[in-house]
Amino acid sequence: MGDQFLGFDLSTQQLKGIIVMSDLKLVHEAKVDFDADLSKYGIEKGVLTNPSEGEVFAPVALWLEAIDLVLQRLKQQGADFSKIQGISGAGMQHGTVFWSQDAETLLGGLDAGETLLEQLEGGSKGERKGAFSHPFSPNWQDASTQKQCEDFDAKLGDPEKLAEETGSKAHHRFSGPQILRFHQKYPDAYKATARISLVSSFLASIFLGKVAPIDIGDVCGANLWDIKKGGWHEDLLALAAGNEGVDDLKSKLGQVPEDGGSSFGEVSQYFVKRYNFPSSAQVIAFTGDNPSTILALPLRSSDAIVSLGTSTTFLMSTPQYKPDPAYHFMNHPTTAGLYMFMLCYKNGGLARENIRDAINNLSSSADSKSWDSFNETATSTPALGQKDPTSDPMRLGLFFPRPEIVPNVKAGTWRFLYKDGNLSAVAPPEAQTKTEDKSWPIPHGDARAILESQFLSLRLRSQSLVEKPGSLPPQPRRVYLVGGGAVNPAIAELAGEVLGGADGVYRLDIGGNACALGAAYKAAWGVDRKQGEKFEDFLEARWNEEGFVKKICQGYRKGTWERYGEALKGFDLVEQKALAEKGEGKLAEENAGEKVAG
Ligand SMILES: Nc1ncnc2c1ncn2[C@@H]1O[C@H](COP(=O)(O)OP(=O)(O)O)[C@@H](O)[C@H]1O
Ligand SMILES: O=C(CO)[C@@H](O)[C@H](O)COP(=O)(O)O
Repeated sequence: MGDQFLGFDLSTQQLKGIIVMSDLKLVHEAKVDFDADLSKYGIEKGVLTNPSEGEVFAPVALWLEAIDLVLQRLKQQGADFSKIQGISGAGMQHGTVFWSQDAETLLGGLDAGETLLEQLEGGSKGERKGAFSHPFSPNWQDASTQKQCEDFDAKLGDPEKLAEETGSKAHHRFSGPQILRFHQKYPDAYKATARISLVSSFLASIFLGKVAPIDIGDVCGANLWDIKKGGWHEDLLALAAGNEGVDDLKSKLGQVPEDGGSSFGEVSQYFVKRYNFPSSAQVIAFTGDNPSTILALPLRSSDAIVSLGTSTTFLMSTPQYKPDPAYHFMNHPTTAGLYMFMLCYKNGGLARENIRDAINNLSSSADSKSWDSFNETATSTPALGQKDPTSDPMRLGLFFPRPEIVPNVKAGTWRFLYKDGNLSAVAPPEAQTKTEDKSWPIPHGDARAILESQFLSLRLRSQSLVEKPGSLPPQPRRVYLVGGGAVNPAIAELAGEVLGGADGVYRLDIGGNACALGAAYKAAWGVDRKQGEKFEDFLEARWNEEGFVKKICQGYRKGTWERYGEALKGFDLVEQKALAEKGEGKLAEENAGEKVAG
């Protein structure tokens, strides 16, 4: 009676924990905000950086502290862990954690009287054994592996082939190129590494009391998994493994169970004794934060999720496997035969915040973190900056304070006016002050332009995957907004205008966060499912449409959506300009050169 299920989301800036009942209703939620609660690690927005090498990474010790803290906070809110029957979780994708030879012993022998940090981190002077062979986890925002990515693409011939076999071309943040670079940069630490986890399986390992398997969905974010074969890709493993050999790397990575609902075993006695979990609580496969997000909603064909976290991602669940170097296909986290389609942008929330801050800085009265001025500016600016669409040029830009994934370019900002098939560059802000040029006021013109730019990019790359709803042009059926930015009404409005959505733009109205909810639902399914019951059927049977989601605005608007369709041509040209100027990798440069020249 009263069984409960616990789900976690270990993302870039926060660790969230939520508890749901068997009927999926939310009962408790708590979070640890890394910058606010654990600033002693010297992090900014959850990470440390080494700009000279393009490195972005997070201290594993911080996450250990956050786990104890989030459980304490859930308890303070009245959570009774003795009711928890299943635990699952999600981790930001692609990050790797390097375990030492002592990890399994330490994990299995944790003393409930001490914190995780005290027992697993190891003393800074080597007075205690630690569970990690390297103190940091490379973060998905890392851009240090261009060379290794070229090696990965070259290993199979070209990015197309790599995308066909692993679901993605080589990406800086993917664990395979990251492991290869770790191996090359820290050969001794690589040798001292007994096991390698993803962020998701790291978190599962803590709850399991031994190193947990990698999940069938999240494993596709490594460029090491042969999707069609359903096993490790031997040639790519050989590349990352180097002299130590494939078998050594395979044993570091471990087996990957096919069933995303499988139990890895009972919760570690540490949590039984310290937090009063029942010994019977099952640890169900932890997956990536994006795969977990698609489990928070009963997605139908042509439904799209836009996740507005630190990254922006666009997610669909589909039976079609149509890999392309421009995007990602991954195994669905629960359902064999389905795939997760994903686009991922580094310049999501933080890029929007930069423009919000630039606008707020111009007003002495504005609260520097308030979105009010940004929203008011974005919605009062006419679409594409055109007061008169028949004569004014369109304002089209790219805003990448960090190196971007799609397209693969170095950091930069590009602003163009687009008319009659031609682009003209907008004068940079410092030059604008000396002229009367008001064609693109900076920063105010940027508020609408960044939202349009982000949604145009999603539309450009997803248009071949969406179907034609009735008499309307092909577009998503519903657009679901999730993640921190989903509460913002101006962002929702622009999502509807640019992407459409025959049935409208929606967000979860259940509280909690989609990713952690998806994890808690997966825990419930893993424990409570009947023999052979699919996740989709399990969710549908418990879904309460009125109570769980809310329509926040109209999607498709006739005329406006078509105008953004016209803008796509200019937007494509803007991307070609950015690639020609700051594209990463030889292929990007060659492609950009051809397209711009053509
Ligand atoms: N009202 C808001 N409007 C726009 N963006 C917001 C708002 N509130 C939060 N955010 C954005 O949400 C982001 C964090 O989202 P979240 O999903 O919690 O991130 P993550 O999972 O990456 O830690 C922040 O970077 C911030 O820009
Ligand atoms: O790299 C990706 C997906 O490929 C990112 O989406 C990370 O998974 C981090 O997500 P958030 O912290 O923004 O939730």
